[in-house]
Amino acid sequence: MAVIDVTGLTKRYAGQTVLDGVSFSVEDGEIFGILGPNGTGKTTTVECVEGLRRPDGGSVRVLGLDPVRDGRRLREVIGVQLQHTQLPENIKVWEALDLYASFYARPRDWRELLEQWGLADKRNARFGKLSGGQKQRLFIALALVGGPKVAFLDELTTGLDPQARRATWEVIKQVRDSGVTVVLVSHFMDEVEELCDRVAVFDRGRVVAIDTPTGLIDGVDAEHQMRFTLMTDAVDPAALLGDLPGVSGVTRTGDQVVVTGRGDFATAVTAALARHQLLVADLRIGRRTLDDAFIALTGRPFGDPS
Ligand SMILES: Nc1ncnc2c1ncn2[C@@H]1O[C@H](COP(=O)(O)OP(=O)(O)OP(=O)(O)O)[C@@H](O)[C@H]1O
Repeated sequence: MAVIDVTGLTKRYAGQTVLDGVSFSVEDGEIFGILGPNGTGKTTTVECVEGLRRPDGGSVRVLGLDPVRDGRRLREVIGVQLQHTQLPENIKVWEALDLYASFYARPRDWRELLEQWGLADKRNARFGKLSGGQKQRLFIALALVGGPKVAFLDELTTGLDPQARRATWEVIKQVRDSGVTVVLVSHFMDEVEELCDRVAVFDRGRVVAIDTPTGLIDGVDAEHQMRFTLMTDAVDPAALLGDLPGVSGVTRTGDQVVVTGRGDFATAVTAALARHQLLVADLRIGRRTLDDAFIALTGRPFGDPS
């Protein structure tokens, strides 16, 4: 069942088109990623879905509600972690949760959330004294205190160190596993690849693809490389491997061989090596990533605004 349906969404700022016919739907219980470089309309889209901005055209439904017409009812069933959520430095953790809980008719017990998000011993700590990871966990707890069916998390791990990012990812998986649908706005490829069940890739105010991260990567016919150490000088790897299906180049430097190709060329290469009983070591196959998918979809690297 779709909990969010967006069809043909358009938005202009001062005559400039920022969203140009954006369509996607989010299924119940998934982590749905909204991925794109800066300025491609991700936040604007999510704010239209949350009822914080009025679209110029198209249709948005969240749990059957129209965010513009039914804003009040919508806010009871969604949880929003704003991009630049700021709390007063001096507010205590429990006070922030208590305050946010007061916005809802049927809030969750925030004491439970403190336990759940590992903040119980920080209950009386002031916001300004929390670490980056603790602040993010508090923001997630605040987004969940109303007991939402859908949580919107925007640029959640910006500025966190690798360990705190990983910890935050685990927390987001727990949110999904507790039955809350999660919409995750991100411009981090690794985050989206790790967390999202499906992803909408945004570029210049449009959705250029929607798929699972693996589906997006598998759809790319980009060249990639395999490297290995060849344990013999008796064969010429270019002669042996150069004509195999998908292989576009073979270079040898000393005992190091690099084979470049497309599709499933690596299987053909390893089969040929085995057939000729050639011993290789340190075999590495370059993994295609969402970066490759983005280049294939848009014709330019992620983050290149040109
Ligand atoms: N209130 C506004 N008035 C005018 N232009 C705006 C406004 N808000 C956003 N924009 C412009 O709309 C475009 C899309 O912005 P938006 O914040 O939706 O992109 P984004 O993909 O979320 O980017 P980021 O990752 O940097 O948050 C940008 O060019 C931005 O400058």
